[in-house]
Amino acid sequence: MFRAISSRRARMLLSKLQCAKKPLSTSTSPPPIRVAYTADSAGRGTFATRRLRSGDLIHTADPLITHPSPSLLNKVCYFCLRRSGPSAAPDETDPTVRFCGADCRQRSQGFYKVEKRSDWSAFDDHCRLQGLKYPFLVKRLACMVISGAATVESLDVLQPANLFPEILSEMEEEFGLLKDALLRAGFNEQIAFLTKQWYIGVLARIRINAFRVELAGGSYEDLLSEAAAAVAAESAVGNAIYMLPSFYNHDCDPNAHMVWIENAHARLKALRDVEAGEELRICYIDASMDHDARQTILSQGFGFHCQCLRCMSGD
Ligand SMILES: C[S@@+](CC[C@H](N)C(=O)[O-])C[C@H]1O[C@@H](n2cnc3c(N)ncnc32)[C@H](O)[C@@H]1O
Repeated sequence: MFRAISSRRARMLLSKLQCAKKPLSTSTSPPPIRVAYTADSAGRGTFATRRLRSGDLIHTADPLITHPSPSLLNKVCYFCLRRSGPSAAPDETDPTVRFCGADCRQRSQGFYKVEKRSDWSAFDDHCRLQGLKYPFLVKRLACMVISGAATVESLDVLQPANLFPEILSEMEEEFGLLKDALLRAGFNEQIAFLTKQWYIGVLARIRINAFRVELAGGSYEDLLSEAAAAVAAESAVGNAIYMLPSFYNHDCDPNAHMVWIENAHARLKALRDVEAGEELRICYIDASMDHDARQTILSQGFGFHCQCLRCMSGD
C-alpha cells in the first residue's frame, strides 16, 4: 500500500528526531506509528503500527523551535509558551521577556545569550509591521545554531514549500536585517552558515510545517485573556516546529489531532478507532469552514488540492 522510506533516510530521520537535547518531558516506549510514503500525491505520511482506539494518546512531541506570538511576548514563557502567572518575573535585562521557571530559563541560556548581544529593533519592527511571524522562528534557530543548541541542518528533512518569486524578494529584506543584527553584534565566522539560501530554505520549511500553538488548558482568567487575544486576532500563544508531527498529512475529516494543554509540549491523539496500517491525518485548518474556503486555504497556504473524502463529497 505504501513505500517504506529507505534505511539511510530512516536513519537520518531518527537522528533528527533524537536531536532535541532535552525533552520537556520524557517517554520511553516508541510511538505506535511509522513514517512512510503514501500511495497518493501527499508524499510521506504517518501510519499506525497497531490498532488505536478513539481518544488514545498516540505520542507526545516536544518542539525543536518555539517563539511566542509577538503581541503576547510578556504574557507567555519565552521558551515553552506556558502562559505566565503572576509569579513569572520578567527577565532582569529585558522586561518584555518572561520565563515560567528556572528550567526554561536554563534551557534557553544558549540562544538567549546570543540574542541578547544583538540589537533586534529593526528586524522586530519590520516583522511586526509586515505581520510576519515565521521570521521570528528563523531568528531563534539562527541563535540556536550560533550557540550550539541546534545544527545548521536541523530542518533539512522537512518538506519545503514552493516559494513564488514575490515571496522570495520579500524575504531578502528580512534576511538582510537578521544578518545585519548579528554582524553588528560581532558575530562573523559564527554566522558563515547564514546565507540567503539557508534563510530561504529554512523559511520554506517553516511555512508549511509550523504549528500555531493554542493552549486548551487554563483558568477562568486565562479564558478571559484568551477571548481578548482572539478579538485581537491573536488566539495562539505562539508558533512551534516539531519533527514527527510534521509528517502528518492533512484531512478535512481527520482521524487524529494535536493538542496542547499547558505549554508547547504537544499530544497527538486518535479521534476515532484506527486500524493498524491506516494513515493518520490531522486537520491543518479550521475544519468548520466550508468546502471552497478550505480548498483555497490549503491550496494557497500548503500548495495542494485536497482530495479527502469530505472534499470529494462536496461537503
Ligand atoms: C506538514 S507536511 C506533511 C508531510 C509531507 N507529506 C512530507 O512528505 O514531509 C505538509 C505537506 O504535505 C503535503 N500534504 C499534506 N496533506 C496532503 C493531502 N491531503 N493531499 C496532498 N498533499 C498533502 C503537502 O505538500 C503539504 O504542503
